[in-house]
Amino acid sequence: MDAILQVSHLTGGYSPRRPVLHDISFEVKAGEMVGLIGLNGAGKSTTIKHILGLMKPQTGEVKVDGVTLEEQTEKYRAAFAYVPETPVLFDELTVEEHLRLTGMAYSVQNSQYEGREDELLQQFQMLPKRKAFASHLSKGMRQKVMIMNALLAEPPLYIIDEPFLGLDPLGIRSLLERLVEVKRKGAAILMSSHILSTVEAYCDRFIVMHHGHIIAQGTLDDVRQAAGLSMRSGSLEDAFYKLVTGGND
Ligand SMILES: Nc1ncnc2c1ncn2[C@@H]1O[C@H](COP(=O)(O)OP(=O)(O)OP(=O)(O)O)[C@@H](O)[C@H]1O
Repeated sequence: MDAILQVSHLTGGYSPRRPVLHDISFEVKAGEMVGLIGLNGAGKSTTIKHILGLMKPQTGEVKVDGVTLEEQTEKYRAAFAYVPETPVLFDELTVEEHLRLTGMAYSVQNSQYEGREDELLQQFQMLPKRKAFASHLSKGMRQKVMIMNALLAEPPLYIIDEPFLGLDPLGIRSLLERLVEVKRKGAAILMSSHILSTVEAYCDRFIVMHHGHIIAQGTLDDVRQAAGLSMRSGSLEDAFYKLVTGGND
């Protein structure tokens, strides 16, 4: 399988004198969902900011679809969609106008646009709000607009930061169903979340970050092994707890 996202020996952060990320390497392949987990301040959002190209690596590199941001800026940017933890919308645009803008930005063909838009509005219970201004939406509805925008673009890579917090149970189910579907079609998904039971149920592999280092990565068994648990015993949360506390209470 091809790696859609490759993070190689990335050291980075907010000040050159005090890096937050220390030599981290991982990849996300086409058709897999990878969970990025870690305590508050572990470095998950900083990693995501580097992948988005909002921060420059101090050393190492990030490749999306085989290129770095410097090598091919347009190809790099068009290859992913990002769902942030906190929705960022234009208050004076309607739900439908947001989707249309995304469709244009990602060059979605007109013939495909209408079908995708209707399906997403329906799936996320947002049909009654298609003409509503973003400023008139609830918190969860704003989050749904961000999610629908990402899904409308159908990019090779999805970067999703803590998506479940504002969503109601139906919204969470719709999102997970949809992620399983895009993954089956070959998309790569990197999802950061503290909801470890959901991460365990849906992700194929896991990256455990702690103090800016990757302290374990791989399948659930790989993470269990790194935590000193036996194969096929203990949940992701059990292994995570052991890893970040060193087994001490
Ligand atoms: N804008 C910033 N300027 C300087 N340091 C920052 C900034 N944002 C985050 N940090 C620091 O970088 C480290 C990693 O933070 P980061 O936001 O990546 O953690 P996180 O794993 O996403 O945490 P959370 O689960 O709380 O969202 C922390 O020590 C934090 O204080």
